[in-house]
Amino acid sequence: MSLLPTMLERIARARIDLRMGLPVVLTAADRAVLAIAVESLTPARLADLRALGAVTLALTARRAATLKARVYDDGLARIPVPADVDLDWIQALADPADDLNTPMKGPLSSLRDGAADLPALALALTKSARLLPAVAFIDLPDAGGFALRHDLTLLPKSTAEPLLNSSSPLHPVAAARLPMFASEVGRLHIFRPDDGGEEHYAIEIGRPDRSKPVLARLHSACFTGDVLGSLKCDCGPQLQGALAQMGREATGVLLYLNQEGRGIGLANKMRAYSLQDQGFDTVEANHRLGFEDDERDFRLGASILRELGFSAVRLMTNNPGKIAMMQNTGIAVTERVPLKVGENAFNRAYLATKAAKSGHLL
Ligand SMILES: Nc1nc2c(ncn2[C@@H]2O[C@H](COP(=O)(O)OP(=O)(O)OP(=O)(O)O)[C@@H](O)[C@H]2O)c(=O)[nH]1
Ligand SMILES: [Zn+2]
Repeated sequence: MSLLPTMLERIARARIDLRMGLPVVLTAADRAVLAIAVESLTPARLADLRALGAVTLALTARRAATLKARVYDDGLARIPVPADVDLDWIQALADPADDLNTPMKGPLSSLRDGAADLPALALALTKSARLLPAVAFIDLPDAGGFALRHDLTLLPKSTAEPLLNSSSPLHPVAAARLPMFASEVGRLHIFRPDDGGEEHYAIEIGRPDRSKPVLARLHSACFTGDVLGSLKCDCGPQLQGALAQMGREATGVLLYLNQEGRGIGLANKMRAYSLQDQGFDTVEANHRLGFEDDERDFRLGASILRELGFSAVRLMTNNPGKIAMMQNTGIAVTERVPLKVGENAFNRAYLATKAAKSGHLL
């Protein structure tokens, strides 16, 4: 018997460490770095890092493009942090909130030499922790001894990276009858992943026949739209519209995936909204923050459908990406059912951007 944490458990721990402002140790065969999320970096921890070595900032290629910093590495830029700058300088590079007030942040000279794989892993971890994707790091000799002495989480890249990139299996945890406005014959199922990540839900309407394509909706969480009735998007009316149609047909399954803000988390979505208040569209705002247009993992939806016994769906969506992902993960999409509801004066431009830039069908 061993109580040592598995790699999956260590990754879950690393996510929490980064959110709490603790550094983590990442290792490759012949190298190691000590990495900390810029979002939760404090002046005291920055001083600790500086006492150990020269600090470098890793930013995604998306954020680097906004800052006009050269990208020599695959998907990211490494920028040396001058010894005389303070935490505000670092955080202003990571967070675009003040970009328009302080447009000249450079010139920034990105590193060309040396490996970028460990900073890339650190950035992937900050994304999965739903933090701003920006990391301060130093090179570390004697990583194993250092991690042990300082009680820090250590992740070897060779085993951690494949797990971070794969979709964790989801297991049913609990289910119960749930009469709803849309249908009195409802059932809510809760699914939990192995990796300490978010739980996701399936709402079954009626008693769908598993041998036939089921009317299905993959809905991504939108606290602002679903709960608050925000008019900035169409999520609330889409959620209610999908349930209503399933109610009318007396059968269907709605997957409620906790991938708020197209997978960037609610805090980052509010950062994106604040950039939208400055005039950027939904895609530009994600890019300025350092994210891709869409950071969701739709493999989760296929995994839940399979777990519930479905293999074919009539998918309610306007997003061709969702259809492609379903097909790739082995769930047949026999029909696309359009879901066009909730357009208003506040979300018209947002919906037009999704059609123009993200390939959404009108
Ligand atoms: N990052 C970001 N996310 C947003 C914004 N507006 C809405 N969202 C999120 O976008 C997601 C919308 O999800 P969906 O309704 O499933 O999807 P969709 O890709 O538009 O596709 P369909 O509705 O199926 O056509 C939710 O997670 C919202 O929280 C925004 O401006 N920025
Ligand atoms: Zn929304």
